[in-house]
Amino acid sequence: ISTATKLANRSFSNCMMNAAGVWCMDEAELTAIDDSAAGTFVTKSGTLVSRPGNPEPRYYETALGSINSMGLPNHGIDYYLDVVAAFQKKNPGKTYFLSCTGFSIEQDQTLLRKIKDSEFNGIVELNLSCPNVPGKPQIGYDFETVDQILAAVFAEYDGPLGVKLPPYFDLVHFDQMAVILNKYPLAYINSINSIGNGLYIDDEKEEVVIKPKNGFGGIGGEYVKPTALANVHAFYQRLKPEIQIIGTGGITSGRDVFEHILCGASMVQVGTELAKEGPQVFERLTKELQDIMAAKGYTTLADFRGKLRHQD
Ligand SMILES: O=C(O)c1[nH]c(=O)[nH]c(=O)c1Cl
Repeated sequence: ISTATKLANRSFSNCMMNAAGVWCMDEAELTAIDDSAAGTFVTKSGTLVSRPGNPEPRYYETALGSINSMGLPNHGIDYYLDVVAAFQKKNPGKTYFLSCTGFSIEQDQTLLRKIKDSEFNGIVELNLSCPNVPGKPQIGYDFETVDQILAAVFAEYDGPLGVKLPPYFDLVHFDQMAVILNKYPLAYINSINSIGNGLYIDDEKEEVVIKPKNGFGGIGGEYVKPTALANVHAFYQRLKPEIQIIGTGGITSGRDVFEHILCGASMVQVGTELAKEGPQVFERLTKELQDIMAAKGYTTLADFRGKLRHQD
């Protein structure tokens, strides 16, 4: 029974990996994912210059998930290019993901020029969905800007590249986004990022639990699985087959991985559950998925990918 997969014509020994932002801030955290049962890793979204991020506390774990307003803290794209180059030397033939995000189209183009001129030979994940930079809107909800960014990006970069999208909640938005995405040679789309600007309250203290933005932050974990599955399946139904899908959101068990793949995902990313459990979570999820596949008589992900039945 194999949980291996392919994405952008690269092979991965396992279909699971970390979600950008979780356990991927520095070389030590990336080493832990690289040495785990995960098929690969993605770096924290790198910006042109390093950022301290928002004031703490900016991450809070709840029984059902998490809330965060990190504010894009990262060591800068040059740091991640250097670190990933070292992993590429250590494990030639392994494909890594590099996440990045700019604060303007020009910055996105500069980022991709840097990446093109570097030794990086993996897959780029352009983050269009950070909900936590005060004063900055969610790019992914501005369809016109997404179209302009993708046009600029693909004029600049010809390596494998995908985009991290925010959750959408309206079928017409899926239609409109799919029309835009289908215009470009995207390797994949990654749905979903956290559900932006939720609010979690400590009833004892009658207070919010994170400091930035009066306590508003991106929601992850069990809260978001139905939305994540809907976004994966909606885009699976609408995108041209060349654009694959990475499913992210609400994965706490092998069953959740199974459901994301049934909805059409080729790979899955784990965020909140990885933050709670640590990199050994990938061993547990892999075993649980294999048990489900065995019980159903499946031997590969292709046996059930995208085969979610609709009621006639
Ligand atoms: O606050 C963050 O750093 C952050 N937090 C998220 O939940 N998603 C993102 O894409 C980012 Cl960039």
